[in-house]
Amino acid sequence: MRNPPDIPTAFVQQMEHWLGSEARDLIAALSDKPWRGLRYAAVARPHGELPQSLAPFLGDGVPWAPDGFYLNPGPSLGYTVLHQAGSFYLQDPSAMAVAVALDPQPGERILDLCAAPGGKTTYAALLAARRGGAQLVANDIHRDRVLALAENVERVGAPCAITNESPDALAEAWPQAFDAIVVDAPCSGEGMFRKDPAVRKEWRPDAPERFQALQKDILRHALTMLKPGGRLVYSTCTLNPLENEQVVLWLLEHYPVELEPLPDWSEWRPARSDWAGNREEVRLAKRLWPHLGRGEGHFVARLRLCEPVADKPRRRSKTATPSTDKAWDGWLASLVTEVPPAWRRTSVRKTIVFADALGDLALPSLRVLRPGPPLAERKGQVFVPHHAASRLLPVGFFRATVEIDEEAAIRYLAGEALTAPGGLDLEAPFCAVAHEGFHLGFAKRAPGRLNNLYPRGLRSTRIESLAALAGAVASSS
Ligand SMILES: C[S@@+](CC[C@H](N)C(=O)[O-])C[C@H]1O[C@@H](n2cnc3c(N)ncnc32)[C@H](O)[C@@H]1O
Repeated sequence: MRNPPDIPTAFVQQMEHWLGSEARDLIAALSDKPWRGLRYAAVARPHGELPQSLAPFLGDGVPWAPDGFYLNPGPSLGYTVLHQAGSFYLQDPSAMAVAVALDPQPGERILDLCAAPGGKTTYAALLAARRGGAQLVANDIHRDRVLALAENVERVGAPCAITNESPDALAEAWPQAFDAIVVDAPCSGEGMFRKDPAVRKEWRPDAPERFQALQKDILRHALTMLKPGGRLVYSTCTLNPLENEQVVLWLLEHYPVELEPLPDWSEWRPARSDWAGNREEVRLAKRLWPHLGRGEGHFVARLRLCEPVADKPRRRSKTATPSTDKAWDGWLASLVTEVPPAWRRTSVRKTIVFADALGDLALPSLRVLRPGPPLAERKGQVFVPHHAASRLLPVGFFRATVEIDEEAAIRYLAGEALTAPGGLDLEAPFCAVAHEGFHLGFAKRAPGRLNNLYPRGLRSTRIESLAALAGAVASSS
């Protein structure tokens, strides 16, 4: 058999060991183009739909993710107004299954332990919002990756707290604290071979074994943070059974957990019990194989913890009390028509006012990047709205909003001032700026114009018009 260029020979041999002659089909499929996907993402409008202007880019719906679509071949949509506005998230179709497996329930306390750059967190936040909301904490151990996580979480308006900790530090702080935990584990990434040449290049024959040790270590800590009866969703984007079925087998053999059935997703296959000591229940976990389904390689298992693993539940720490700051309350009233209760329980760090999403999980020992979504910056006695706050509410909830067309939005995202339209509420010093019903950020009233408050660090002159990109799709098809 001829291997596709730069697929490691040792990987082919390992797959031949597990799959026998079927390995030929898998390796051949790795020469195909990867499947790209996109899903609806705006958490503030959880029942909304993708804007019509995206229609030329969308192929079939993703069978296992009600919000997902395959993308037609063509240019990336990452530098478009609607992407910057958080209306959609570019995500591999197979990866969408993880939040669907998590199935957030109303009012749950959920931890995404390996969350960066935020694909699963942001989808979990959307699904939770649809059910009336949950308390969501997203963590990643790596400082640079956690910043990307914060940017994505803010872009789509997911109201979660973000920590930057190791699993063992969190386990010590939060025993039996969560109703559900996602471990989308660091892995050898074999499912990403088709998509990312760097992953193929970095892969080593001992990678599955090394990652298995790390995955067990992360899971050990994750389980201590689950309440009895809580759910653990374990997922990887790799193919090797060492990191998938055999990790699940290890969990079943060492912890009071049981596997739960997942929805009946077409194109996904049962995990292989013959790779897990013939434990029949392992088949309840699922795999997407690149040669058998429309997506990149992925593995998902959902387990329930039957008895607690940690000795005792955590000690509760103090929660933020609702604001008694008259200046803050007055300012909020000038900004929004109806103040969300979460915006009155704040946590102030340096000059930034955050909605407190950590509640009694807050502990001084933890590295917290964001205790919740940033709402405003305090400058002396005045407040300036943080652009992330615009994403937390649907259009119509700020006292003043200007809806702009794509051309004006491209200029706004590049940092230009806007012309002030007539008819704005003159009492409101700040107004939200929206495009196609999705907030982009804020502007401040000035004589005859609106000064641009879109953060300098996010401004870009690379944003392209969807109409121009749709032309490229048409010519490539
Ligand atoms: C597969 S990625 C997560 C992708 C993410 N869930 C998403 O959907 O965008 C695995 C993550 O695990 C993190 N990680 C690596 N080593 C870790 C460790 N020892 N403990 C916790 N997380 C770790 C990495 O920084 C990486 O962001």
